[in-house]
Amino acid sequence: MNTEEMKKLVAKEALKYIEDDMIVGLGTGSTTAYFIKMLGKMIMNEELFDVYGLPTSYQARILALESGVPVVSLDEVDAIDIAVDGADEVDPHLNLIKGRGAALTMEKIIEYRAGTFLVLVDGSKLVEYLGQKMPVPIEVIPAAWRVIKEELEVFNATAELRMGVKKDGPVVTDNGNFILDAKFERIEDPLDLEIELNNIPGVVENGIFADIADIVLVGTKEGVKKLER
Ligand SMILES: O=C(CO)[C@H](O)[C@H](O)COP(=O)(O)O
Repeated sequence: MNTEEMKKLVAKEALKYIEDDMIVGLGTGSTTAYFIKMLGKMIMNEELFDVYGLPTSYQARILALESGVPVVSLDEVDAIDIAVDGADEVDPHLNLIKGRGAALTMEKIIEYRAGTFLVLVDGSKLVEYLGQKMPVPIEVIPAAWRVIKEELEVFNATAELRMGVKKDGPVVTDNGNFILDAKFERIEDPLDLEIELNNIPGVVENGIFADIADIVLVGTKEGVKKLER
């Protein structure tokens, strides 16, 4: 089984958590994209009723609308039943690094408030400690990017301003901000670092999601493995 097949497998498994009348936070990225398309099919086939998606990004919103998932915005809902999203790293305590897709701020706003936060990954995302493979994306106010990059040296982190691929200059997030990708040596206390980074003036949000995930579904060659906190 290749990585794409594993992503599809966990996306299919995630559908089992969706019931009629639910508000579902829709994550960003390639794994969640499979989930959104499959959810749309179920809604279109009348296998699910009165399910609304709450997108975490323009990517999720556009895909949901194309796939037949009706969308709502955060200020229209009283509660979020479940949120489904991918991750870039998952440690043994189910702390996460997210934000490769630069959607971390809206993802955290929605996933923090969801009744259940369900994470979908393939086995390559499991790490012994956060920061093992991936930098921590930090969304910053554009005017402050250079000073924050320097201030991150206090944490022994080296940060790079994320540059666009099909765009000249820096990536601009859905909220109009920049992203610094900060490589830390080893993140010993994710919750502490998450709070400390958000205390730097000019930081909007960072990609450490400590103590938020409830369930992680891991796609492996042997099938789906469920990890729970
Ligand atoms: O945090 C994210 C976007 O901001 C994604 O959920 C994360 O990067 C995982 O993406 P993929 O499923 O494509 O590997």
